[in-house]
Amino acid sequence: MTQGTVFNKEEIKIVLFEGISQAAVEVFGQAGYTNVELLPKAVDRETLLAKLSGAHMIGIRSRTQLKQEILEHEAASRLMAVGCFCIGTNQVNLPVAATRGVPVFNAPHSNTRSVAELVIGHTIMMMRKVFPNSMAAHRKQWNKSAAGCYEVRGKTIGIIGYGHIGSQVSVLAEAMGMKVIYYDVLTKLPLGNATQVTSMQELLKTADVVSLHVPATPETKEMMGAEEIALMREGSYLINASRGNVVVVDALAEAIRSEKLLGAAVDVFPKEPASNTEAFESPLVGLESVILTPHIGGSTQEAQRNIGREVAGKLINYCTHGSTIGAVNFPGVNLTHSPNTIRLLHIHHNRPGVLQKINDVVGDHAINVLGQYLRTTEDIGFVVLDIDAAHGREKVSVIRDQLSEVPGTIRTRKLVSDEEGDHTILE
Ligand SMILES: NC(=O)C1=CN([C@@H]2O[C@H](COP(=O)(O)OP(=O)(O)OC[C@H]3O[C@@H](n4cnc5c(N)ncnc54)[C@H](O)[C@@H]3O)[C@@H](O)[C@H]2O)C=CC1
Ligand SMILES: O=C(O)CCC(=O)C(=O)O
Repeated sequence: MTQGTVFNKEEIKIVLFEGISQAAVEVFGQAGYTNVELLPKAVDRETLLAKLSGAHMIGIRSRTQLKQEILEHEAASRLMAVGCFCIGTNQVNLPVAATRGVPVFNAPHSNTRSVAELVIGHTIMMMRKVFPNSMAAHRKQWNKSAAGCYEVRGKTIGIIGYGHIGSQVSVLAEAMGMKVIYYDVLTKLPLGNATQVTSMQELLKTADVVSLHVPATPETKEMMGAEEIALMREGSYLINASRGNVVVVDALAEAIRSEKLLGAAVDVFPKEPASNTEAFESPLVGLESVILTPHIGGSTQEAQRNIGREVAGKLINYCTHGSTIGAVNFPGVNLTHSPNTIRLLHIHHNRPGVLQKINDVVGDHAINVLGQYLRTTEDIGFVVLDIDAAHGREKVSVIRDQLSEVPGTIRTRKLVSDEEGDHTILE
């Protein structure tokens, strides 16, 4: 019998890594989730496993790698949901998380303006050689010169990936008088006077500044290599604030050394230090026309506060109501509070016959089903059953046990909602 253990909200263990905003803790607290540990930075594997042990939900940013080995480790057996307090979710093995019944949530919008602003800052700083001149001034050298310095006005910025960030860069760049062209695998609505071009090659040959805003996917891996850089205009500039492995860094370093490119600004790297105490190594180190920033595109107070609120809210909705809206690896079911209901969640491998078996189990009991929801992805099925607590209370545990035995079941959860509040029962 898998009766499960009752956890009240204050017993749900939540661990937040990597200096996630205090705003998240406040949002959890307001919803009754007070068992929250906030760690200031990313941790090594052993500490990660120790902290995972017994945790129901965790929050990470881009440094913590949740690989298959970690997700399948005994220490992660209670893990119910993961919050990526950022946009990118490539640090998590999403299919493995899904087949463990663990939805992964992120914040797709909250730091996009911060990234776009940094890119605009990078563009001007790079084209005016601000950093080399500033560093020289710090060494008491006075380099007053216009050589190799340009206005951005009238120049063409080529944006690769016209999504939430790329399109905001577009608006800001145009406001400074830049011409905007963009390339995207999808047809995207041009904002202002921006123009979509039909190939990346065309963009590379035309733009004075190329800015990358694509997600990390197999298709975007090393999409800017020596060949692509060779297509760029002589004396142009490259900005990468997307993901480190989108650019072949050795090829970029070579293009800077040969002065094919006048400058570059890079915020993300194929190998980033796991903490602020680890040394940063890159072939770009020492090339003074390259602006190097330590993956701070989204690191503003505003972005972190908004992300904290957004992702904490999604984790709360999942834990309290079973709602998977906003999960990046899970079927999306939008659920809210349903008074005097016992809610059963059934997460299963998406294969023919599972729903039939679930309905057979339910049909064998005289209960009143108030609502039934089904959503699937290619691999995962998610069924939610709202059972009238007035008649079904005694039978639900038996039903849950029987549902747990349906072939293909990954995980079940029971959420009891009554006048005393919400309780969560985990496997
Ligand atoms: N530096 C930093 O701190 C941050 C970096 N990022 C990175 O920026 C990326 C983009 O973020 P958003 O704009 O919010 O994502 P988004 O999903 O809104 O936009 C990405 C765009 O890229 C396009 N795209 C995908 N594959 C492509 C390809 N092969 N060629 C051309 N276009 C392609 C998509 O169609 C989409 O329009 C994130 O995935 C993340 O990796 C995000 C936030 C902070
Ligand atoms: O702030 C972070 O840790 C990561 C920002 C980022 O790259 C993202 O949101 O995808």
